[in-house]
Amino acid sequence: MYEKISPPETGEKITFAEGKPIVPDHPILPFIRGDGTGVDLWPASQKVFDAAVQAAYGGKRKISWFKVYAGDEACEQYGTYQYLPEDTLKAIEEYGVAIKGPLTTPIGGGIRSLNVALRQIFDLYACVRPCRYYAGTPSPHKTPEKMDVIIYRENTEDIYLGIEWREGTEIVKKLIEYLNTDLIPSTPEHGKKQIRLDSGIGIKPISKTGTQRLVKRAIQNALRLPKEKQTVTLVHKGNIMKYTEGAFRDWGYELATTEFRQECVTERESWILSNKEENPDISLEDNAHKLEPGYDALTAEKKEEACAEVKAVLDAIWESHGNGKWKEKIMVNDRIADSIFQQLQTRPGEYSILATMNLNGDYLSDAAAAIVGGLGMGPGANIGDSCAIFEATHGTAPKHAGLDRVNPGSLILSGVMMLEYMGWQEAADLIKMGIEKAISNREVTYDLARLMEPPVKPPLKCSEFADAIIKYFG
Ligand SMILES: NC(=O)C1=CN([C@@H]2O[C@H](COP(=O)(O)OP(=O)(O)OC[C@H]3O[C@@H](n4cnc5c(N)ncnc54)[C@H](OP(=O)(O)O)[C@@H]3O)[C@@H](O)[C@H]2O)C=CC1
Ligand SMILES: O=C(O)CCC(=O)C(=O)O
Ligand SMILES: [Mg+2]
Repeated sequence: MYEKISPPETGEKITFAEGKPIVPDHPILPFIRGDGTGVDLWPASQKVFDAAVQAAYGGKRKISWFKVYAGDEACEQYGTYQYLPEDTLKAIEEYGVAIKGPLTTPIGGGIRSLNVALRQIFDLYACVRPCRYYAGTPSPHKTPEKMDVIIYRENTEDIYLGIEWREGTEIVKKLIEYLNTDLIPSTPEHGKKQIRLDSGIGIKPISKTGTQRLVKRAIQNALRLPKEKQTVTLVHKGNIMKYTEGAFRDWGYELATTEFRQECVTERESWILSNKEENPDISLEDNAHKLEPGYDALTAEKKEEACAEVKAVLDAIWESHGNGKWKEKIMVNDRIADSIFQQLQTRPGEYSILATMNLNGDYLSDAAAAIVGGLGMGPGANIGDSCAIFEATHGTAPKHAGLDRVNPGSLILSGVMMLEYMGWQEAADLIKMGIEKAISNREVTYDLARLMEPPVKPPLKCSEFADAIIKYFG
């Protein structure tokens, strides 16, 4: 069935029912080693996973690893330009859960991202990137322990989909002409705007389907968190891009207030309800006045809209959510993308789950990882309804490749997410404990070592950090 690979002789497949994995005691898990620092990260990480599973289950459970190829290694095995062989896709499809090291994407020309291709091929629509602080980790931030967020980044659309045309090509000329002479003039709100003829064009599609299935997963995750962490923040730049970024926000709220009506309250709804709780006889207009700080300056039409909003909310949910009951619900709010970057720096403790479109989530996940110790501590998962691929937030860090020096923490923590996803919590907990103890004993790789006060000299190698984690299981 496969051209150049064979699955391990022992082990069984993970299957899926209603979007959840059913995991045997000896699952077969495909892995991609990865390019660049993948050569260092994968062996160190696999050693930790195997040791944790052995320590937690004493042989009752065991992972059978299935090596599959992508990136440079695939070209060595399968031939030039065979970056993502059919064998690899078949194996991931068949076995359902996989883990991977980073893969290189050239800038400008060349192949499009293999990482993105995998997410799209398997419709892994939720890129889940938790950023939490491990005690003792050095950070440029004064209170990194307050950061405990999970980014739910939409993983299949937005500009990352890569639908774009190069400047000067026939197709882009045709497209610009069509836009300039037909589409733009026929949309009055665009006025006299025109696209420069020497432009490249990229398309940024954001769908209701893509948005709502992502936000649904974010809310479902919030339902599993302790009360004080039950907030879902929709991140967008809807003030500028109304029909993509703004629509993401609107569709997110729509989902929260329909499918999760009993479980959720929006921030604006909570203000309307609390205005009435403070003054049970408050008129609709006074309530709207408190809701909209600039109410007096609004046009009559806008004032009417605000009063109608207040009435609609009270009619719909006063019974179910009023008299403080909303405080027990998941709070759904929204923040503009640039503003959330500064708020994560200044008030990280106010946020819990951030639901984002693809590009905003890409930036935000690297930025959030920086606060909790850097990209060496940023894990991730790409989750769909019948497949999941776990991988770190960072890339191949080529200048460090093959030196056994980078921090495997991010890939190891991606494996922790995988073990949790599989329901193997005991093994996951051992690894988290090992990481925490290694860091608090200053047994760390170069990236954390240089930030520590006093700096740790010499830092541990990548492989030595894995050994330190395992040492602290006992
Ligand atoms: N999912 C994936 O496979 C991803 C792939 N990529 C691809 O990776 C390639 C390189 O991208 P680049 O922009 O350099 O970004 P990288 O994330 O690979 O590296 C940027 C910097 O982050 C730090 N860093 C990264 N990984 C680690 C680690 N494990 N431990 C400690 N520090 C780390 C290093 O900082 P310093 O040197 O300052 O210590 C490194 O130079 C590109 O081809 C890109 O497309 C990028 C992101 C994700
Ligand atoms: O695929 C790539 O090269 C980059 C991916 C990336 O930056 C990410 O997933 O965060
Ligand atoms: Mg990125």
